[in-house]
Amino acid sequence: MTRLPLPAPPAAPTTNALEVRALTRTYGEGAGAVAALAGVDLAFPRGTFTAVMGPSGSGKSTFLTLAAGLEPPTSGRVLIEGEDVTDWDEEARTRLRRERVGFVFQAFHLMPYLTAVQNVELPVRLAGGRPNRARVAALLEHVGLADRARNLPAALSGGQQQRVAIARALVTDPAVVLADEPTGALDSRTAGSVLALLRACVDALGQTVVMVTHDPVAAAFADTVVFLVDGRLAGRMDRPTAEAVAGQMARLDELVPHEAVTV
Ligand SMILES: Nc1ncnc2c1ncn2[C@@H]1O[C@H](COP(=O)(O)OP(=O)(O)OP(=O)(O)O)[C@@H](O)[C@H]1O
Repeated sequence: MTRLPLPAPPAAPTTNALEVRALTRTYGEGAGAVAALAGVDLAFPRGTFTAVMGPSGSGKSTFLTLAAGLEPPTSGRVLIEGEDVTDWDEEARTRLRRERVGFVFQAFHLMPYLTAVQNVELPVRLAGGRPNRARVAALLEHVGLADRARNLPAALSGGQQQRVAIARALVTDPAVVLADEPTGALDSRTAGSVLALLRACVDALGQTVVMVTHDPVAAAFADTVVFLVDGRLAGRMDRPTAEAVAGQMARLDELVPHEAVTV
């Protein structure tokens, strides 16, 4: 009797939007080599907001660069929604960045000659698709800019430009939104409303946000803060408050070797 092959079991469902395993990035070689990241393990569950903090040079930007597939790691793995994307070629990584990762930058990075609505549509067009007008309108409504859709960035305040950038980051319904100091160029009141919007993207839309920040007040909007020191994971805090994060950052600074001062 011939046996029919059994269907493959369904892939185990993953709850992690982004996961990095033993992530390592070394720049340079020999005695001058710098380990920007040295074996970092982190998982970012779907529908969560995580802040990544650490002193200058601790590896935060390198982490975002590798998580976004802008560069391959020296070793270790990057998984997006459970799929190992580490060894993807340049073309596949470009597609990954366009379709499955949303970006929010400190300096907004909007196209100055495109209107707000055209900026939000851009990732879909770059991916070769046709923007869904209703979705784009709903996103502009969600970020509070339904009435500014036809404005060019120059006619918008910094906070409004960052709201357009957040709508743009969400338009492809990415697996994860990576935000690099998203409030670094904003005054504290505007920063608060942009952070509340990122929080709402997680709570109301189920998005996953990973945000690099130096600001304990910004970090307190997250569910969890992870701390890096010298390219290694140096701690984690759930349900952070600004005071607790600031206290932890002060202790981290004590761990960082300071360069000898010669007089
Ligand atoms: N392209 C590169 N070539 C050489 N060294 C690099 C490169 N990029 C980063 N580094 C080094 O790797 C380490 C981590 O840098 P990274 O920019 O990731 O830190 P960071 O935590 O983002 O710092 P900051 O808060 O100042 O932006 C630093 O020592 C940095 O000098």
